[in-house]
Amino acid sequence: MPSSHEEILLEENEKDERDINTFRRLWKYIRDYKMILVLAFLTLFFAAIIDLALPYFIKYGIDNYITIEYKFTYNQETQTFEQDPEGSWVYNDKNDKNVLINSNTNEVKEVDESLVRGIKNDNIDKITTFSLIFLLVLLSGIFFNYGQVFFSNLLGQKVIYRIRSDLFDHITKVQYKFFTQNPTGKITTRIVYDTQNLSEFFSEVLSSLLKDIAILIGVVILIFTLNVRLSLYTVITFPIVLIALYFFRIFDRRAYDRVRTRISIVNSYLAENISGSSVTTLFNQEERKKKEFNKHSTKLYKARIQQMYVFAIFRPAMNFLYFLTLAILLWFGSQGVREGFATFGTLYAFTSYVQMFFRPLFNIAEKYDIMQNAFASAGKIFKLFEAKHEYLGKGIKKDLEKGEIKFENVHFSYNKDEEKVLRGVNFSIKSTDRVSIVGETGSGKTTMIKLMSGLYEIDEGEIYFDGVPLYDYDLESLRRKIAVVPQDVFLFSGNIIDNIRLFNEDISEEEVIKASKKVFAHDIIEKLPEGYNTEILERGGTLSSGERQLIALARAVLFNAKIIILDEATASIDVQTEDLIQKALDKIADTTTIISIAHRLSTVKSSNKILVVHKGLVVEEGSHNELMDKKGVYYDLYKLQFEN
Ligand SMILES: Nc1ncnc2c1ncn2[C@@H]1O[C@H](COP(=O)(O)OP(=O)(O)OP(=O)(O)O)[C@@H](O)[C@H]1O
Repeated sequence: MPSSHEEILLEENEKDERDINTFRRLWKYIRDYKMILVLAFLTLFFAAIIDLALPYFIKYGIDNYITIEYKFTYNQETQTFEQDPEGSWVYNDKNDKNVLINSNTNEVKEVDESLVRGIKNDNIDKITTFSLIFLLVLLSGIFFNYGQVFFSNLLGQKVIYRIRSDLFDHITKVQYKFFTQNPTGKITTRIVYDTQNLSEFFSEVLSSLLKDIAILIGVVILIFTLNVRLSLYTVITFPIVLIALYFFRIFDRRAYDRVRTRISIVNSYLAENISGSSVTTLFNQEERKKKEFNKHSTKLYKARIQQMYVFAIFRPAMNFLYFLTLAILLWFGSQGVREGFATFGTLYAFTSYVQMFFRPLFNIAEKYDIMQNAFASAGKIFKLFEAKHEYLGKGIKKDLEKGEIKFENVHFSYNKDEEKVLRGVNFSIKSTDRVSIVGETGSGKTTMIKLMSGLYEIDEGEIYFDGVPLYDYDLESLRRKIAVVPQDVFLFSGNIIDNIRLFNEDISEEEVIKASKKVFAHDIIEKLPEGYNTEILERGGTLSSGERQLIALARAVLFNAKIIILDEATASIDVQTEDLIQKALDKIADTTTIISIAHRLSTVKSSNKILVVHKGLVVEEGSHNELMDKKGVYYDLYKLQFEN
């Protein structure tokens, strides 16, 4: 078992799924866009072919139009020279004179201007056609390169969009337990940053890395087709390049993992401490926190430096290998031109191909990191998809009519191997009962409330609503009839009216006002700057807890809740607002079952039934007077509060 937060993170990162499973799941998304994928591959293929063709074109130009030797034979009959590639007379432009030199005898002959003009015109025509074709190839190169970047990015964005919305949809359906085990920051990171990392897989990996690989393979094939002997000299360094890449991969992955882990540790440390900064200040913990943070920060710094070493060695090593290959090529290539086993054009093409071969290798380091990042993120995203969905009941019964609740021998623990929080709870509440649940802190009161809403599945026993087991209901419909008003009511961004009618535009403003009036929320809302149209900021932080509770009560009344469960605020509500809440409850008590977790025993007297919870059991129940007479747990709690 990992002991510290740091160890948990370390372990989590080691368990990254970079395996084939991640790719298989990603493929499920990609295959829905087969057409775009095919277009991305086709454009990538043609873009690579054109890139590879360009040096070949230039070689062709050099060999055929620049370094070409025009050869002739002498026709004895017509007494003229005729162009013939096998001929022994070679045209040479010497000292502004048009001469032909016999390569066998070195005899020199001046030739007629018209012969030369013909050759030159013919040559210019060919060069023009050649240049036009070259331009056309260049333009189609731009087209295919654009297409390749466009389609792979389009595919990426479509896939990411689907993953992101599926993920959000999934998160809204997972069990409540999931949110207590996964901090909000982590879930947000998955939806925002991890999907972003994954999208880089498409923009960087799919679009350029695959093309780079195609070019690497293409270069090797092309040079061997062009000139085997020169190729053999050129690839002397390639095995060393492969070995360098192999070691780089090992060291970079190690360094990268270390950095990523350190970043997550620093991030989570920051998140925790920024949200708890007021506590840090109140308890004078700044110095200790600073030291702790510096410790984490130093480890991140060291991990970064180690990563830098890997890069610092890899890049110059690749650079060295590149120039070494060029030097070897020039050495043997120049001999080749002299000895005739290579043309000047071929030598040019080889230098271009060597450059083409090494160029992606310089960037491969960064791309490799992006790829690792993307796959690690994809692994984490898909892991999140494994979280179980909430069971929403059999759906046999939909509506709650009366609002009766019964707990029958309910056992419950948050985690299977942990001690039970509820150990056989029994009680029943009649409709329109007004019940208070009391008990010392940690006794299980809130847990009972969570079980009533079906947020967790119980281990043993049964919970009934109107005599029907909880899971026979359609839980979504049941929850509409149970309104939970916590101490800290959450309000959505939007205005007050929408928060009361839960963004259901079918409910009119008049109905909202009527419900608000019933629970005394109307006057308070009217006093706000824009009344019912006041925008909610920061989850409703600009409203007091009491005001928010009144808004939640108005919502409960509007939706005709049969059961209202309140977690009574301890000290965060002023006396006037608390009084209003009590009056509001009095007004709806005859149509609704009201259950309150009472922290202050002074508020329980209005209840006709008090449940006393002690160490996971309901140990006493009755009215205030009955329980006082009993002189049991309630009596002790009451005395304790009043003595305090
Ligand atoms: N999500 C959770 N995971 C694990 N244990 C939990 C969880 N929530 C509560 N507990 C534990 O269950 C026990 C009962 O908690 P519960 O919140 O029900 O107590 P409570 O009576 O409502 O206390 P309080 O009056 O302080 O709100 C406590 O020991 C608590 O630590």
